[in-house]
Amino acid sequence: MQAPHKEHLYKLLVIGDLGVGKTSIIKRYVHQNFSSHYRATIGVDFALKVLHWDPETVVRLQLWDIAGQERFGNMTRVYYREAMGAFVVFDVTRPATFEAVTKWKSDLDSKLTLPNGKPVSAVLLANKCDQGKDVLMNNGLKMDQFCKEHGFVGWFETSAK
Ligand SMILES: Nc1nc2c(ncn2[C@@H]2O[C@H](COP(=O)(O)OP(=O)(O)OP(=O)(O)O)[C@@H](O)[C@H]2O)c(=O)[nH]1
Repeated sequence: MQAPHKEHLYKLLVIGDLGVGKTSIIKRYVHQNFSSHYRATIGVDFALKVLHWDPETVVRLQLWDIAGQERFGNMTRVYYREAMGAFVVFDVTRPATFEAVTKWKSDLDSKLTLPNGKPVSAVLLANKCDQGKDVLMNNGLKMDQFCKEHGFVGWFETSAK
């Protein structure tokens, strides 16, 4: 097989409050597994997802799993540097984590802009949708409106389970 000609490396952030499932979403995406055991991330963790985009192109996604407790620290500026996009995660079973979404988004926008001066693309993830608490999710239109108002490119219901 011929070696790919093009390689792209993108740094993506995964942020959101404590225990919303950031590490679990990454684990599911990169390693296809899930653990119900909770171990808080300290600082930041990394994972790499390699996508064979087409026969000539390899895309490497460097996923930065930032600890929920970092919103109260000063390190996020350092972690955010040179990211191309972000996932902001909340837990559908805990409304307070949804309220924190706007705080994470403004932390992101105040500390990071793309070289062209625009904010980085951010996607909102409504995680733990397997828990059946779809109070927010029954309201797709409201979520669309929320994304528009707060500058998210879109939102998805997710489950890492
Ligand atoms: N039912 C269910 N549980 C989940 C899901 N995602 C994560 N969990 C559980 O929620 C807990 C927290 O998950 P983590 O992935 O560690 O959360 P985190 O956002 O990385 O937490 P911090 O590192 O503290 O910021 C763990 O017990 C997970 O097993 C999900 O989609 N469904």
